Amino acid sequence: EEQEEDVLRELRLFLRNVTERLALDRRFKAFTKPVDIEEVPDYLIVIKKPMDLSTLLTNIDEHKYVTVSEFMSDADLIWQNALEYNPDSDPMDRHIRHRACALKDTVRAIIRDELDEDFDRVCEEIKESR
Ligand SMILES: CC(=O)c1csc(NC(=O)C2C[NH2+]C2)n1
Repeated sequence: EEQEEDVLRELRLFLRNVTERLALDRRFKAFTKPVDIEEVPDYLIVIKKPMDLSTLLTNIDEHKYVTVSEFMSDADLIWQNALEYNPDSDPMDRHIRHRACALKDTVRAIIRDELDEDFDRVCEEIKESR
């Protein structure tokens, strides 16, 4: 009903705000756009579910997420993929893994500090009812 659409509209506003703040953080520049397959041809052989911050924003606008948990599953793909694609000891791999871990910690800290648990529960109830 109308109240449910108001809740989901507020969820999208919250998720857009979180995602845009991440995309502005210079540490996360490598995660802002899909990996360019011309530049990194083996990427899709290794990484089965690519994800990036611009795709998160598109998903939000396409109403893909009804709960924060669904958003977090896609947001987690970004740093998980980076750890998987960059496993080596060479400095470049270590550098992007450090940034991937910073992304993981930053997303979790924002959600812990800024998501109201009662609001989250309402979203979860809407999801179960559909
Ligand atoms: C987004 C992401 O995880 C990414 C983009 S380039 C890259 N890794 C490299 O370019 C090389 C350093 N060892 C491979 N990882």
